Amino acid sequence: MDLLIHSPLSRSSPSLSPFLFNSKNTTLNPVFHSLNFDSRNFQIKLLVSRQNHQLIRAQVSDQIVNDDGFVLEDVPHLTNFLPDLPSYPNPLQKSQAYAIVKKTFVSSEDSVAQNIVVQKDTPRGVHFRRAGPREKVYFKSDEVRACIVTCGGLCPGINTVIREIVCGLNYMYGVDNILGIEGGYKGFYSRNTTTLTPKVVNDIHKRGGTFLCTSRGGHDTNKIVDNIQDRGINQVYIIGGDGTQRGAALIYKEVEKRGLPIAVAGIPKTIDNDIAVIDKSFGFDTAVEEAQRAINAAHVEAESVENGVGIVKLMGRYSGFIAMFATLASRDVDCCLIPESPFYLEGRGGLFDFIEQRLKENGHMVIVVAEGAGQEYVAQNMPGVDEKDASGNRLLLDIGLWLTQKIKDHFSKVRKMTINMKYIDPTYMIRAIPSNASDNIYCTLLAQSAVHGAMAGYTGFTVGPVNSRHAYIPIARVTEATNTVKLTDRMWARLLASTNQPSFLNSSDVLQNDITGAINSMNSNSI
Ligand SMILES: Nc1ncnc2c1ncn2[C@@H]1O[C@H](COP(=O)(O)OP(=O)(O)OP(=O)(O)O)[C@@H](O)[C@H]1O
Ligand SMILES: O=P(O)(O)OC[C@H]1O[C@](O)(CO)[C@@H](O)[C@@H]1O
Ligand SMILES: [Mg+2]
Repeated sequence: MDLLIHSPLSRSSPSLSPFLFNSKNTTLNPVFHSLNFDSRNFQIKLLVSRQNHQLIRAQVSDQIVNDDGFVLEDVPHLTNFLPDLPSYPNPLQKSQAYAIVKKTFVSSEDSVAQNIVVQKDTPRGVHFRRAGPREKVYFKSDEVRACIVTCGGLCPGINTVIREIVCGLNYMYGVDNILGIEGGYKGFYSRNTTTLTPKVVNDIHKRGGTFLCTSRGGHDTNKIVDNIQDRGINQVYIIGGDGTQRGAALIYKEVEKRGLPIAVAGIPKTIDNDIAVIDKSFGFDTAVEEAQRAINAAHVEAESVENGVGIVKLMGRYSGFIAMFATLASRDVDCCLIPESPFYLEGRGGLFDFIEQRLKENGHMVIVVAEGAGQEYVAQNMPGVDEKDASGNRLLLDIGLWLTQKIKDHFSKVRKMTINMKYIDPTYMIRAIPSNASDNIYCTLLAQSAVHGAMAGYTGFTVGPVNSRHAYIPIARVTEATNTVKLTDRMWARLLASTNQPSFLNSSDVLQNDITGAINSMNSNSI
């Protein structure tokens, strides 16, 4: 086999081109081989026909594996499919802001470790390319035509990210041609664009929501890329959750297929903190802080009456992070229910028992329930209801109202006890607010990292902090698994220890969760 391989050290972006010999055959057998090159070990995927054992395709993966078990999960670069793309000195060299910075540019050797708790003899493990400005850029500033789009649900801080992309492009790289795509993915082909300048976005970080509006559904890859091409856009910044990032990966793939010099950068956004690999998502801290107001209110109401039971429903479709962290922060919560942890109502060790016990001890109690918790119970009362939103996400049944009613019925009808129920549903209030100070700083770093990455010619990447260091992460790594609360991790144990609530689990449940959790957590960090 005659492979032409670029040295990873020969340019600032060491990711390697896929070598396509024949991609028509569909019955392929992937075989992995290793190749030593420049004292590094690359993985080569050989795709061989099952019928005649002929080599169909050989592909050098974006993983670089060293002898000491160092793995670099690299992101694509425009030169992977446009090897002759010219590069230019980074204008930051002359920037006042970076004039006295010791090391203005991130070295192509810098990487961020996914796991930082290691044992002496274990392999060095998975790393991601460190985010930041590179010595060379692959765009001339006056030739950049960038666009920004926001998709999916709201989240505190979206406007800060928009603002900082615009200001970062303009102040750091002298780019003044930036378009806002309105109304999410479908806005590419159904709405007019808006011109974004530092002046236009100056104040938007003080507002909640998204200055560009958002939507679900409507991702049509071809129509979107046609539109990007027609408008002469060459940098696409896509802010959104897991669904949005999947859409971004498709856009990047289509751009690559058409051989276009367009950088596609994803900025992960999710109030649920359900995106894998990154430490946590922006706006999450703000949402947890806002949730305290609802929990406080529930607590004040519940403790001011006889047998007061306060229930607060918080967001979290499949991941109970908001509920878990809001509970840990508050100290007023007696019980936290999340989608990852099954619970039951009746019998010994059940929720009803626990409520009665806390009412006897304290005269009141507060429950925080994540919206995705106990869906299977609510579904039993509402058979046949299975609605989806425009993006295909299952619409959740209302666990808050269901739980409120069940508790009321149990105490009035079965226990003949009078309880005072106070149900608070602040669902949208915690995500419709502007981001707090620390999220604003986080958003600024995300935006600037995305800008540096796109200017440096990286594409098909998501940016985010991994163990507090910002990194460029292949999009597939953040979409292939959902970040969920691991019941077997210490954080959930900390919560149980803090509330002293029942775990509602027996050992076989824990084992099952361990297996599922282990699969899910292969790519996710726990906070
Ligand atoms: N698998 C997919 N492929 C292409 N596009 C997708 C995919 N999943 C979702 N999208 C598109 O991404 C956009 C946002 O998706 P979605 O509504 O699921 O929100 P999200 O990005 O996951 O954010 P969040 O869940 O935090 O609200 C929608 O326009 C949707 O059409
Ligand atoms: O904005 P919508 O479409 O009502 O969706 C609400 C959902 O979005 C999320 O906030 C995720 O963005 C979930 O927590 C919630 O279930
Ligand atoms: Mg989502």
